[in-house]
Amino acid sequence: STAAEKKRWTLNDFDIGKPLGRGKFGHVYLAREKRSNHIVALKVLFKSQLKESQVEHQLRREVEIQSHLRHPNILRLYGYFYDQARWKRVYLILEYAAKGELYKELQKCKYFSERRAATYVASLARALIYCHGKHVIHRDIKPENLLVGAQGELKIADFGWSVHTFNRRRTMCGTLDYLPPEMVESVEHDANVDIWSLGVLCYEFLYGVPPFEAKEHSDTYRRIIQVDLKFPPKPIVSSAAKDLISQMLVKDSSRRLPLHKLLEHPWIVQYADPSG
Ligand SMILES: Cn1ncc2ncnc(NCCc3cnc(NC(=O)Nc4cccc(C(F)(F)F)c4)s3)c21
Repeated sequence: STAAEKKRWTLNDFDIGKPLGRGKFGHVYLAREKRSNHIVALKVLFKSQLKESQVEHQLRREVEIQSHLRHPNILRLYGYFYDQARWKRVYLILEYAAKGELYKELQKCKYFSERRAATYVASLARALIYCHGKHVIHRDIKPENLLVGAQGELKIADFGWSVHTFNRRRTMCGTLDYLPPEMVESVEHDANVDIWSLGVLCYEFLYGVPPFEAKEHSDTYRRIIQVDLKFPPKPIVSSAAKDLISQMLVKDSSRRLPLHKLLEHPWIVQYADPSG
């Protein structure tokens, strides 16, 4: 791990800039580290978030996991610090993603072109192959956790719920929409959960809504368990895209299209921009 991860940081080390976003877990600000002039994002976790014991180990695990991950499509978490002055606040020091949150972009243009969707899916697949190679599963792949870098490249963020595969946890995390059957049924799960979530994401990139969306939680739950996958007539989507999604949203996690096979799928080969 780098010097940044070892140093005891304090709020005085930073000039705070504009707010970047306000998640349910806390606010994020643009910030500049004074000595190096390095631009970062600072996330403040609210005290409501900090059930002392609970969060401390989760934060440590997130920093620990992140300190081993170096990938262009994974947002860096450099470290965190408690701010003694302000009561019980925790600040996360993060890589700054200059083009912000992907879901805002998706809301703005309703859905993405096949080229854009395939390019994003391919870069996410490469990032997940890298994570799985390090026995890390993210478990919370959804638009809210995807940011866009200065060159338009996708960055997976918020490993707050990721785990090393040898200690699988069954706690429910995040919105139901992206959870695969085995997590909704809270049975043992493995890296293939991220393949399911990537399939949900690919569908939402192309149609603007997740595949199992329903008014009631219970209906979403049932649609996921039954893999009730339907492709609307509009917008027009290639059959290659539908074929890929159908090979990822498979109930039996061992039969989902492996990520390295995804990169060879005709839809990805045809539409994904090789630069990523
Ligand atoms: C909006 N935005 N725009 C540009 C930009 N550039 C960078 N970052 C942004 N946003 C922050 C993205 C995050 C990355 N990693 C996170 N990690 C986390 O939030 N972890 C976390 C959560 C809750 C509880 C716990 C704890 F304590 F329990 F462990 C840990 S959040 C940006």
